[in-house]
Amino acid sequence: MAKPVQIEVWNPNGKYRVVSTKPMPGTRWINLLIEQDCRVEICTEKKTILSVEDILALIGDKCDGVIGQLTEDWGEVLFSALSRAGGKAFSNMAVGYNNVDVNAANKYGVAVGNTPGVLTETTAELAASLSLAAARRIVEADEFMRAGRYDGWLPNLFVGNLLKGQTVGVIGAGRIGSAYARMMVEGFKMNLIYFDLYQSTRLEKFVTAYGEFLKANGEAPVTWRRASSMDEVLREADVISLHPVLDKTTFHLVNKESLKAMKKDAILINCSRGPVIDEAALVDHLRDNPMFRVGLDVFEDEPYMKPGLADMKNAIIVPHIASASKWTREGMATLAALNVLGKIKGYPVWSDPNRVEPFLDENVSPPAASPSIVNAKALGNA
Ligand SMILES: NC(=O)c1ccc[n+]([C@@H]2O[C@H](COP(=O)([O-])OP(=O)(O)OC[C@H]3O[C@@H](n4cnc5c(N)ncnc54)[C@H](O)[C@@H]3O)[C@@H](O)[C@H]2O)c1
Ligand SMILES: O=C(O)[C@H](O)CO
Repeated sequence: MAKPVQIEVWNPNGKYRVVSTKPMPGTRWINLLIEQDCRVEICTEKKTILSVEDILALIGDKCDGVIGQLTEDWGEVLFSALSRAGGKAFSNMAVGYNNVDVNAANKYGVAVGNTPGVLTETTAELAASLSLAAARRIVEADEFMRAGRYDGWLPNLFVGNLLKGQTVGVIGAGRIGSAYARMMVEGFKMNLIYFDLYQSTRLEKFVTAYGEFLKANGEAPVTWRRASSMDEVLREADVISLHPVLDKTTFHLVNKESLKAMKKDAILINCSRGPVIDEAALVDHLRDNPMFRVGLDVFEDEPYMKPGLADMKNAIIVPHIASASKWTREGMATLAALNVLGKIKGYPVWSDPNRVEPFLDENVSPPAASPSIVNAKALGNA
């Protein structure tokens, strides 16, 4: 028997019961649900990561849809329970959905939503921040100041890397990888090398046009190259940022061998998912190569870190905050709520999950559609 969990209820007499496993930023998402006759139940349990049992208790006997989080294990057990409770939809409040067994959702006819686009620039900005912080050793220098160890300017104090003219490598040049690449190329005049399964024509055109602009102004042009293998990027880039999805093909994409292939003083950034890097191998590499630096937003066994990582001066570590700007987090909540609402109301799925802006304008009603349903095709409603 599932144990009860603490909840906050909005619009108790609403016809459709929608559960959110966490309080989410803003109130627009709640209002949009209430306006369409939903009773909204928000789990207010203090513990950060809810277990499958906690979520079963939240789903209960009647539930039309759930908004959940990337920390939760959405598989056979939860989708069968949601389907038994009459549920039609689940949405992650995240673009990544490696915590969701989409096949299980398909089996029970439950739509799975995610929140692309609204977090692209925010996440890329954090990757750029980590790149700069690593290149200029900002965290080490900050700790040094706070420890009262600064006793005057020195020629060799916290010497780092100049980014201008160096090569930025992007693995996974999708929405976020491309946005990050543009920031580093335009902001710091870095050359680009990227690896992706698909060609990123828009990104290539952008770098070409910017290179021409620089040339016309008498500056050295920036360049781009699409690598034919990930190894090419690892060997050639000075700063490498990881932005692929996490799946079987990207698990431990960066491991002992790939770390060895990188320059001794390279910078590695990960704002994708922790298991894309073999974190234990990374700790060894950081220990053996003090000039190598890393900026990590995500970890292999979140919320834990592999032993030794926290002691590494050449690692900058932040707690999975890449999408944490107010506008983005409120937008993610809105998209997740509208994914669920759209399925409940029988709306169609939005035609292009890369263009979700119409759902985010607070001054107009959102389109009558689910912004992004990843298994729409499998469920026969693409
Ligand atoms: N740290 C955070 O808070 C945070 C925030 C947002 C997204 N993310 C992660 O970032 C990922 C990417 O998000 P996005 O919106 O850019 O997705 P996207 O689908 O636009 O981009 C992912 C890219 O990875 C590429 N790819 C897939 N397999 C690959 C492989 N084996 N080698 C190289 N490239 C490969 C795809 O072709 C695609 O271009 C998400 O899936 C999520 O896990 C993390
Ligand atoms: O996948 C995602 O969206 C992130 O990890 C959280 O923003």
